[in-house]
Amino acid sequence: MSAPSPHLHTQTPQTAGAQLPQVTEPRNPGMPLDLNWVLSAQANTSAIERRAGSIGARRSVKKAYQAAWLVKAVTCIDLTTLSGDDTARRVERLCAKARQPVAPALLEAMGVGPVTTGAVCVYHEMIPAAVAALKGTNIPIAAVSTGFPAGLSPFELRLREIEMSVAAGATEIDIVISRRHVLSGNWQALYDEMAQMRAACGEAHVKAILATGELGSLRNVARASLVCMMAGADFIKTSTGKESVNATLPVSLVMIRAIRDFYERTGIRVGYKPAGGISKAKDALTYLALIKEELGDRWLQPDLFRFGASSLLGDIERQLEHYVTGAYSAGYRHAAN
Ligand SMILES: O=C[C@H](O)COP(=O)(O)O
Repeated sequence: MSAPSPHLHTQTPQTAGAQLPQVTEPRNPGMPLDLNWVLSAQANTSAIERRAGSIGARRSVKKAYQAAWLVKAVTCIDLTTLSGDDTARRVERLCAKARQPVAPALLEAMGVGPVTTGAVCVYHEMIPAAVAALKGTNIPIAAVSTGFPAGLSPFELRLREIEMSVAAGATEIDIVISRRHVLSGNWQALYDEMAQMRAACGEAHVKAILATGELGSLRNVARASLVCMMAGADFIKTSTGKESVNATLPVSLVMIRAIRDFYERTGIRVGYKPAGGISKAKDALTYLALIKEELGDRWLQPDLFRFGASSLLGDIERQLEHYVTGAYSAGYRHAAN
């Protein structure tokens, strides 16, 4: 077992949750497309894989520190259901979990006040159910619009879908980019598309889903990240959860470095959302360590970091219960999502 990382040993459960001051980053206003900058972005695959491989292996936090980071992770989850058979009832259950993601008795035992997830994330048609179920809370509703997950419906319809989702009550819109613009190196088309989608969002924050598993190379991921940020994305997000390869550490490293580069050159902080296939508490800790090391503590707040996940919360609850009680409860005692 590797030694606990001192870098993560800076929080107790009491400081990890809702007691942290709520901060909200100003929105990314965007900037003109800078093709020289975009084309200068490269990705050294072997160096990236080496660095990504070193994160999970070196980062192991235990006991109270681990519990603190897991509570932090909960506050950064976009609790998601994106299934063809979604119903209002399922969304109501999801929202009930978002309101109270960890059993009050566990939080009390850790000395932590109430926490919520970062947001809930649903399809457009499920927004009204989420609005009703989250009434009286500040939990944002994120909607996947723009012909999710392929993003191949007519462009005008995709823009209209955004407007309809915002009108229905979504305050965050997760858009999907046209992968073909990246695969053909048409950066102007990607920029224009992203800028128009951002404009259609109005006051709602926009997360740009790159669908990195379909972009062909890490260099394309780096360039697409920059173009979306130049066009005003508030967050960049790895995946829809529907590609055959979703969030990975190498892809995350590339996107995080693009965010850092963008911040160093413009002073604007863009958020990061790994999504798809993140279902284990251990993986959540690895992502948090990566963010802390590469971007720093400021990015470890829900306004700049989210997990897109449908089944991560269950495993985190299991680990927190183990921390408090010393035993794992049977799987049937935990919610399915
Ligand atoms: O954006 C969120 C993802 O669709 C969730 O993916 P997941 O179901 O693999 O956790």
